[in-house]
Amino acid sequence: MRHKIVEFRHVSFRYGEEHPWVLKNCSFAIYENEAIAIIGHNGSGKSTIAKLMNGLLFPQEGEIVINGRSVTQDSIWDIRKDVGMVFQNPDNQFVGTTVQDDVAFGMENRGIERDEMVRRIDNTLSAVGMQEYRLTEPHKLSGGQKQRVAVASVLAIFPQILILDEATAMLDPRGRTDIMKTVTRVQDQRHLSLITITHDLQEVVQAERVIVMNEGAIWDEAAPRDIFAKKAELRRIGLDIPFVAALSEELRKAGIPINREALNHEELLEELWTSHSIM
Ligand SMILES: Nc1ncnc2c1ncn2[C@@H]1O[C@H](COP(=O)(O)OP(=O)(O)OP(=O)(O)O)[C@@H](O)[C@H]1O
Repeated sequence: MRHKIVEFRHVSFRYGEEHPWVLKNCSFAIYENEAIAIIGHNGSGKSTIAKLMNGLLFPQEGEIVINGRSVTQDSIWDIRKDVGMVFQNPDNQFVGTTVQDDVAFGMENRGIERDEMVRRIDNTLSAVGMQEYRLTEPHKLSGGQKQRVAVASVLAIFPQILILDEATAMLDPRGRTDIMKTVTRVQDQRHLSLITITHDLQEVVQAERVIVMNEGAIWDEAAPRDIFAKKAELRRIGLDIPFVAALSEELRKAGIPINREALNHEELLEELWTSHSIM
């Protein structure tokens, strides 16, 4: 049984009494080393969940427990050692004049001693393939490189949980794939829990489990294959489905038997070969 690293217990949240409830009685758990995707229509509460996880916001009702600790005003500095977040716009995340200053910044804030900082800068910049840009000014980097540095800055804190909130949204397809490969590798090496908030369906199908938000409530949580089997319902709550899943649906309608829900081209081809040999 895996260790529970994040737990939302009956959490409700709104941005002030004059505002509507954004989250309504949400309960879910995320486990050690698990890769989770959180999806949902615009405004369904995904980013709010991320901000509640590291004490940028606090719920009016319910409790959030991170690595065994309740998130409160008193615990946020410890919580933030465990939870690293990377946001959509890399330009808003830079504070240093060079890449290495930037990675150092979060560690300085947490009182990590100098020799250890140097080791971690080396280690995390290599992990994201940005070692040779150590002395570069961040504004001279491409969008994808900036996001790698943002990931390195967060990893230098040695978090147990890494949250990517639309972190690849401004990148081209190659940039997205590169960042996700890097992050997945580091996740394996360090046994991190990875929480990806995304509209990118390629990223969603790579998760172990998907949490689907709808109007501030958990609509469903299951493996990507089971989630994307519910095509009509997903469309009804304003969500898209992966191209391969939509194609499988059309093929089925045309009378071609496709039994297993395919999540990528290889799986669909396999299904087609199987059904071809049956026919
Ligand atoms: N600072 C704020 N003050 C008031 N309302 C807010 C604030 N931030 C977000 N909201 C509202 O809370 C709701 C949930 O927003 P949130 O950003 O969590 O949604 P989301 O699912 O991440 O959306 P998106 O996919 O568009 O990023 C929205 O209706 C939004 O307008």
